[in-house]
Amino acid sequence: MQFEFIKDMPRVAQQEFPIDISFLVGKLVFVWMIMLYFPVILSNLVYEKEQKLRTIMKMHGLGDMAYWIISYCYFLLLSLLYMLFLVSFGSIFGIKLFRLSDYRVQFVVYFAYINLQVSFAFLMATFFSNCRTASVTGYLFTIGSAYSGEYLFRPIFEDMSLSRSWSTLMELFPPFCLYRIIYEFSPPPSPLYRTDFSGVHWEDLSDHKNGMLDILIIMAVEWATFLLLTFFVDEFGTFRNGIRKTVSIFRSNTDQSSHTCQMQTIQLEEFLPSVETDRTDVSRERETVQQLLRESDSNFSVICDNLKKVYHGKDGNAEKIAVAGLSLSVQRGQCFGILGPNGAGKTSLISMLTGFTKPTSGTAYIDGMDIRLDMNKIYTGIGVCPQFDLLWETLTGREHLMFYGRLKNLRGGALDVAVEHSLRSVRLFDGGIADKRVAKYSGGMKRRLSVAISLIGDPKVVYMDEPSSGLDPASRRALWNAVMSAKENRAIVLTTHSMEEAEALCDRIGIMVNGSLQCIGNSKELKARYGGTYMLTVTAAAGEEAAVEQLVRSLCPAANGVYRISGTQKFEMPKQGLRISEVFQAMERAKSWLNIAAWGLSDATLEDTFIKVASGSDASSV
Ligand SMILES: Nc1ncnc2c1ncn2[C@@H]1O[C@H](COP(=O)(O)OP(=O)(O)OP(=O)(O)O)[C@@H](O)[C@H]1O
Repeated sequence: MQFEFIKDMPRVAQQEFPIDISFLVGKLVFVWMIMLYFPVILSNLVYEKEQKLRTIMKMHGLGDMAYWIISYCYFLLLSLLYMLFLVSFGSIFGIKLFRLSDYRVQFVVYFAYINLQVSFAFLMATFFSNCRTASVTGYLFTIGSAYSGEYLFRPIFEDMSLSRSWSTLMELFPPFCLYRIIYEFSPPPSPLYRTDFSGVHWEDLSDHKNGMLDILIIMAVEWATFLLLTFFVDEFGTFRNGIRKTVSIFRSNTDQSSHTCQMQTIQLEEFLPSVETDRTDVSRERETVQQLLRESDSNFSVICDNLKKVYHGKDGNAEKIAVAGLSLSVQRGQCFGILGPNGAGKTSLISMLTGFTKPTSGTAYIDGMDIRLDMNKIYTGIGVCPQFDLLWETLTGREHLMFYGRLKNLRGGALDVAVEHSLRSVRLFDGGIADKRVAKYSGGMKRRLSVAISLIGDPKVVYMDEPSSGLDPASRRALWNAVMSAKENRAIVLTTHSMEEAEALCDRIGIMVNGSLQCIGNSKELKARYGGTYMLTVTAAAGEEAAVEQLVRSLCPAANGVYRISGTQKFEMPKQGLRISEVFQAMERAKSWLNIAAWGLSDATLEDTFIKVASGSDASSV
């Protein structure tokens, strides 16, 4: 395409031409000023991704399309206000760049450019995962682009000997479009070249000499292309946003996916610990799940069917089976506690159930919906309190709850009531805490807010990953009360390291070790099944440990040592055949000659059961 092209120089001289700020500071500065909003949008988008805020929003029901539309409108509105501010102040202060051209033309051209800038930032954001890197890159890009406009692009499009196609090609780079706009709106480059230039007017838009029409077309085409590319990368890119995509491959090719699952199942069977078949309670749970899969029962909100997660080994490391074929069912109105040592696979299980990672094989049904196919629908009915607080530092606690409440379709008075109730239930209401920015919250306050977020809007299934970690005793009690009253009409799946919490909150408990359930039942059942013992704790002077052990074995030959820590020893003694009075007498007599500082006899606790189950299965899996 060959364009006739006008340079500044040939413009006809005017009578007077006072030196203008836009001439003094140059076009470069105006390009910077307008592009300044680009790194801001970019870093904001990447921040939401890096902090997994988008993930948590999605888990609370904010669909992809809604997220993109809201974010787009938000950044477009801010960019528009910023441009209005620039043009208004520029005009008031007499800057000819803003004053000479028709405001309607300026509106159309700047509006098109800021749309392009927002869509370009959206596309760029898909390639970054670190906010700081994105921000630095964004600013360097802004500065570099303006300089390139001045020293690379300008000489080319001012060179009459070069074909116009070269500059058109360069205008495909969005900052050069902006440079060209500023160039065309600006008075001539030097007051020495006095011209009759009076800005760009409505009728000039179709004049090929100023290239405005071409730029508008380029910007419109690029805007649509960038948005489409963003959608494509976001939808089909590999888990960039921390959210597994339930891509249509699952829908359209279910047979193939189930075939793949079967293949993986066969390979994984080799890894399943052999103790699995010995655990009658776990086997019974597996049968219940099979029964529920055959005859559905709406009372069961969560059904995990042989769920497996294998992390593939990287950098020469072996693959890791985090969850090894877990079958589990949780009824509505029930709180199910998952206990397990570090690395047992609790978080991996929750991550699969919340769509954060993809199961290697097997699946789970949440209120009848398959996590492989219907995650977007599932998100509308679940609440999540992740292991790490995913909050906006700049918003208040109340604003967080208002936002998530709206996502859960609460409106008006009902929303206000729910938010206040929620804040009170986690002790974040009094003293104006609710209206403080989250940046000023302590770790415990953030945790309580995360729990409140997971419960707002009446979700039918709630996942809580170590909800009370880092809380002081009073806050923990308040949180437990909130969870207790919340579980009435919903299923709660909770992971914890606190036995006290598991006993206080959970109707059923599963102990998980090495990715598989070792036992399942309520705390009384577990203590009775795996307990059936007394626990004897003795603290004696240093060096007397062997003598104490001998004494205990004389009282109960079947006694087992649980641990020995600097003079304190714990023994497990089968109840059968043991006479408590004899133990009392023997320990009192031994107090003086064995230097026993303290001793105690108690029923086995859940913690004892946990230690026994965890260490037993560790041993069996070695
Ligand atoms: N992304 C990953 N890549 C590779 N291995 C992983 C990954 N995430 C977890 N693992 C491994 O999977 C196992 C289970 O981890 P997971 O975080 O699910 O355990 P957990 O029971 O939640 O532990 P904790 O109580 O410490 O939170 C661990 O051995 C862990 O190292």
